[in-house]
Amino acid sequence: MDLKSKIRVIEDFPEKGISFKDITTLIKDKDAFSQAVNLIVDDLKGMDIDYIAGPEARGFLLGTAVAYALGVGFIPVRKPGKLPGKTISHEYKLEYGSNTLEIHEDAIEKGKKVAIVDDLLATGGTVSSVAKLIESIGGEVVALEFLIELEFLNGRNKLEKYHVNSLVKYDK
Ligand SMILES: O=P(O)(O)OC[C@H]1O[C@H](OP(=O)(O)OP(=O)(O)O)[C@H](O)[C@@H]1O
Ligand SMILES: Nc1ncnc2[nH]cnc12
Repeated sequence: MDLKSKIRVIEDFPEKGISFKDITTLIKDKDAFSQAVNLIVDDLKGMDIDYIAGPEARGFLLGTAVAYALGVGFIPVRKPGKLPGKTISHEYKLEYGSNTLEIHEDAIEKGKKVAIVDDLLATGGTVSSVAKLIESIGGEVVALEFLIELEFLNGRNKLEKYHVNSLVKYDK
């Protein structure tokens, strides 16, 4: 199946000039959703992953499904003030605006191998922030997995030390 054909593109959302890639149309299609999850799981097999981590909110949609299918646990990385335990925070810039993410400081045991899953790689700010948070509490980030990559934003360039995989690529 052509996963790209299941993604709806909405121009000028959330602001003028942004071509928004809407995954709601893909994940409501059971075959497209399961194909996307299975392709990510296949890429991670053999890497001895202990946990999947994903950023709020869209990273939860795919990340939890991938974790379940791979048979490992899921670690949520959330927007400020949402996690109840002791957290550490990191602020970063987005394609539009800026954001802060938090992780529980005891979420990952030292040396555990973590793959980050998110719906979309744009500038790479979000995934770099998630990787920094994981590494700062002792986890080892071994792979970054995305449904979509916006290649024209060159996010991959700041992720050279990681294994990066994306399923659907856009050049605008
Ligand atoms: O590579 P980047 O430039 O960092 O952009 C990618 C991020 O932007 C979107 O999340 P957003 O912050 O809009 O939050 P949401 O998942 O809550 O919609 C998307 O889900 C990625 O996490
Ligand atoms: N163009 C885009 N479409 C959907 N989500 C995004 N997150 C950052 N840029 C995006």
